[in-house]
Order: sequence, then C-alpha cells, then structure tokens
Amino acid sequence: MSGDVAAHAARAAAEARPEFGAFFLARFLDLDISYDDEARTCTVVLPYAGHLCNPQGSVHGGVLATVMDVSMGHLCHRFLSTAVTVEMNLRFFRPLTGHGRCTAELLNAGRKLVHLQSRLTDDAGRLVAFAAGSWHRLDAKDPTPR
Ligand SMILES: CC(C)(COP(=O)(O)OP(=O)(O)OC[C@H]1O[C@@H](n2cnc3c(N)ncnc32)[C@H](O)[C@@H]1OP(=O)(O)O)[C@@H](O)C(=O)NCCC(=O)NCCSC(=O)Cc1ccccc1
Repeated sequence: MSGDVAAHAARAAAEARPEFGAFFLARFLDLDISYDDEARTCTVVLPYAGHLCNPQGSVHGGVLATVMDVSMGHLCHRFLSTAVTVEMNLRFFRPLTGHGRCTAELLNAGRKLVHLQSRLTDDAGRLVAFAAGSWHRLDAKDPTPR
C-alpha cells in the first residue's frame, strides 16, 4: 500500500462513525450519497482511484458490488426502514476505468421483503453493471410466535 493510500485509510478510519453515509467503507471509498425524495431513489457516486482496481486496471468487481449494495441499503433506510441484504445478483457489462455512478430504485416493498435494483453507469452514461437485490426489513413484525 502506498503512503498516500495508507494516509487516506487512516483518515477514513478516524472520521468514520457507525452511521449511514459515515461508516468506514463509505469514507474510504469517498462515496457521495444522495437521494431523490420524489422518485424515491438513492444515487451513489464512486470517484475513480487506482488502488481500487484489479490487476487488469479496471475497478474491482467487489468494489462495484459494495457500492451497489450501499445504494440499495441506503434507499431502504431512507424511505422504508433499516434493512439487510438477503441476496444480490450482479452483472458486469463493461470495465469501469473512471468514476462510477449508481442509482437504486424500489421494485416492490413488502412488509418483510423489499426488492430493489441498482444501475451503475460510467462518465459517458454507459451501463457498466446491473444489480438486483432482496432485503429484509429490520422493523418487520414476525406474525408467528417462536
Ligand atoms: C468482456 C465482457 C466480459 C464481455 O463482453 P461482451 O458482453 O461480449 O461485449 P463487448 O465485447 O462488446 O464488450 C463490452 C464493452 O467492454 C469493452 N471491453 C471489453 N473488454 C475490455 C478490456 N479488457 N478493457 C477495456 N475495455 C474492454 C469493450 O470494448 C466494449 O466497449 P465498447 O462497446 O467497444 O465501447 C464484458 O461484458 C466486460 O468487460 N464486462 C465487465 C467485466 C468487469 O469489469 N468485471 C468486474 C471486474 S473483474 C474483477 O474485479 C475480478 C478480478 C479479481 C482479481 C483479478 C482480476 C479480476
């Protein structure tokens, strides 16, 4: 790890709080998280950084998965309730070699399960990756006593 990256990681760790938008990974990746309250969407911008790349020189797929997961989780938290990922399906259509921007939207909000999608595009607006995920609401009431 270069000194710059180590300093960046240390700063992110020092500034991190266990809150939406402020936890360590959001800080380390320099995510810009915003919402459209009318459309009920969450947009996350991922600035390009060389240390996030795989050996082929494009942003690592795991980083993209993290960012898309963040977009769906923050959407749930903002418009429904805090929730956790149950499953996520991802497709990568082209390598990302610059900034990424993904927008998550609701497909169906059930009382317990929420289904969402997130589309990630590059600076030219080209579709880089698509994710679909299911989330479990943590405010869901279990009607069956255990
Ligand atoms: C190549 C393919 C898999 C299949 O392509 P097809 O569906 O048959 O479509 P097509 O051939 O039309 O290509 C589409 C566009 O892509 C462009 N392009 C293609 N190849 C390259 C290239 N090498 N470099 C630059 N650009 C390339 C190509 O020019 C075209 O653009 P254009 O329309 O001309 O402007 C494509 O879907 C893809 O790259 N997906 C993203 C995969 C990805 O990024 N996964 C996540 C990271 S993996 C990871 O991190 C895991 C890991 C861990 C550890 C170590 C290593 C790895």
